[in-house]
Amino acid sequence: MSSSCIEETSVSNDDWYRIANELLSRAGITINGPAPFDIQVKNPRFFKRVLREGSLGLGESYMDGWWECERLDMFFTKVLRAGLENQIPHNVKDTLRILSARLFNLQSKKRAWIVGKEHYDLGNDLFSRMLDTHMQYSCAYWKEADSLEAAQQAKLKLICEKLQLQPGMRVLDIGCGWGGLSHYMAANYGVSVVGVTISAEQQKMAQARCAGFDVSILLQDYRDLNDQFDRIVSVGMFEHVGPKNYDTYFNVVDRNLKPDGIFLLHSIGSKKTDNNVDPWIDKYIFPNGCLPSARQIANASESHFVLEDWHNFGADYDTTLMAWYARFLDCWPEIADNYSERFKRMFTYYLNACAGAFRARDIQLWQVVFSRGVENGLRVPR
Ligand SMILES: C[S@@+](CC[C@H](N)C(=O)[O-])C[C@H]1O[C@@H](n2cnc3c(N)ncnc32)[C@H](O)[C@@H]1O
Repeated sequence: MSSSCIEETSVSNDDWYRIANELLSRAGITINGPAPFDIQVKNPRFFKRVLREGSLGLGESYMDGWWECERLDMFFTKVLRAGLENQIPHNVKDTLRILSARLFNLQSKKRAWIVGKEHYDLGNDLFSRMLDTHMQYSCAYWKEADSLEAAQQAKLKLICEKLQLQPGMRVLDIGCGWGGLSHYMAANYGVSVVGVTISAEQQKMAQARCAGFDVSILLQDYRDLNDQFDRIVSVGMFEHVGPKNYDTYFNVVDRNLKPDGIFLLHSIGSKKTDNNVDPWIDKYIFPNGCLPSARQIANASESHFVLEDWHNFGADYDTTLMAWYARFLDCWPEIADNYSERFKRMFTYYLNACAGAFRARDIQLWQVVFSRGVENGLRVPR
């Protein structure tokens, strides 16, 4: 047995508890306390697991039922506002993950399909109930809305107005999901649309949704697009592109956009430029995802386009995620037979952790509008 093993086995659960307790108290969280954001610990090995494995240990121990929290969203807001995620040293798994992301293209054309199979193909029964009727799996716009339905409708309208759609235009929807935006644009603005997705389940549903309209839904990686469009829109997809492909992505948009075209990018963003991946989210929800920084978007786009407008409504993602969570809980009895209890805990953790991160203003939601320099400037609505 190596000396480090001997040292580690001599660390008791009480020692791990003391450190966890001190860290959590800095965020105003009490172990087994009475507040809704306090945590109720069911297994004393929880403290060691979290302090040794960080975010992955926190999430996996929740999935295993080692701890409970009445308001996980509030717990995460407090943890992130206190910066606790930066207090736990990297472990071997983290180091390997970070090095792999630096050295290899984790979002290569071949690997891009993994998230399609593992996340977007999970089950249309779940997504069709959790999301609004347009099946928007991206941030809604709550400026004047008081329901998920109205806020997603407002987001769709806002995008179309920012794109200045006119009847007869050809529009490319990169990462079209279940076809909600493609359908909305074709039905309300008389445009023809090509949507692309890497999820077979999404393609099936999007094709059915768009039947009767001039819309084609392709099961295809964005890198294979070679066409000409008046407008390009990409909503909630850039999070899958990865830093090694940002230049390629903007090259693809450039070569597919007509000279007087407009491109709208809608993406979650972060201030970090390296290793901007949560290990738990990476393993259980969005494999190979990576949040871009403002600098990365600006750097990759500036040789191609004029950046006309940058709109942040990240606080609206908190409201959107909490609305999805409420709908997820409501629909659970109808779909429970198709999933496990562990899956329920995983989805609960995912939706609440993300809501907490947006509420803590740790991550943002950006809509960025690009042109090639429209005469007299673009008037971009809000
Ligand atoms: C979060 S969903 C957003 C869907 C839709 N735009 C919406 O707002 O509801 C991300 C979409 O990006 C697509 N996507 C991810 N990687 C892709 C790739 N390499 N090529 C094309 N589409 C991709 C997924 O298939 C999915 O449709």
